[in-house]
Amino acid sequence: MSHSPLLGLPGPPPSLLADVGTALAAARDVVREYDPDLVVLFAPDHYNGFFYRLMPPFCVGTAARGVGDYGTQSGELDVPAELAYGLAEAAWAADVDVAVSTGMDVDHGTVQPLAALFGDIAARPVVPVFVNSVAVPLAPLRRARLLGAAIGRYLAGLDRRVLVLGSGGLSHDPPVPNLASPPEVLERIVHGRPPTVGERQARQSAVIEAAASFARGTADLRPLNPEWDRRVLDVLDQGRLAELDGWTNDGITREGGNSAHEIRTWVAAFAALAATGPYQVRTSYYRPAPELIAGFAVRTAFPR
Ligand SMILES: O=C(O)CCC(=O)/C=C/C=C(\O)C(=O)O
Ligand SMILES: [Fe+2]
Repeated sequence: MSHSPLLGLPGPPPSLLADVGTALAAARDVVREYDPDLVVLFAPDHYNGFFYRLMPPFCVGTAARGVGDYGTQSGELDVPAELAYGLAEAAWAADVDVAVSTGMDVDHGTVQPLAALFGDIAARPVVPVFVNSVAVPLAPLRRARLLGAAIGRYLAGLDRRVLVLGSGGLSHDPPVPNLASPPEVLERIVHGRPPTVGERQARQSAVIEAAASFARGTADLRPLNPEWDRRVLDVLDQGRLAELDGWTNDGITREGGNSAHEIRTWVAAFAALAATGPYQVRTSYYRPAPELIAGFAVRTAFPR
């Protein structure tokens, strides 16, 4: 599923929130019926837990806590550490080098899906897997597929009811700082200086204003690309994951915007599912949502 800081902030029209809410409720029903006893969550970070001074392409958390950005729930996740180490070892055994964090800070990218599906971020044991999708340069998209496949094979060998989640937008280009940002912002995204309360407030206001102006068509942000979003979703829905190996990072930025690289969380999640064989999509939602600055999609899928 997609995420958006705007989901927890004032601005988006009630009809849009209701529409997205219905899609999330359908996913919640599916998850409730499945009743997972373990969640593995592929999610990006937006300079709340991972910083340029040491930016791994992937990182498995053996303990994690939500930072509470954009009004999301803060506090500890229930991470089964031994299992998380096993998951990292499975990735290494498949030649995918993941980092390990014994104290991972996670943001709305991780917390929103947990809150949407379970109501509480500590409701189920969860292994968070950070997938760098924002801090360029990025690993090739193929690496996300290989990571997901390795983790999927490991999970298939456990006697657990596992829910694999991917969290990220499709085409979208919200205002996210980068290495060309001013020095005080670099302090934060390179060295991880925690934002002051005032700075957090200012970022929140900036995102609200950006979304309003984007929805009016006056923002200097790359437009959403529903056609590209459909192409991504078709590939995922049809299980044609290996095709994505040919997609370049430059092409993804060009077509979908700077944050479209969050599709690698979807790719990792579907690759993990595909490790058990062909899969079938159960529930399905897509809507270009400028008020959320996101091509917003939800999918649930099961092995055939
Ligand atoms: O440091 C900042 O101000 C970051 C802004 C930010 O966190 C934006 C996040 C947007 C998404 O998560 C998204 O649309 O995927
Ligand atoms: Fe994001």
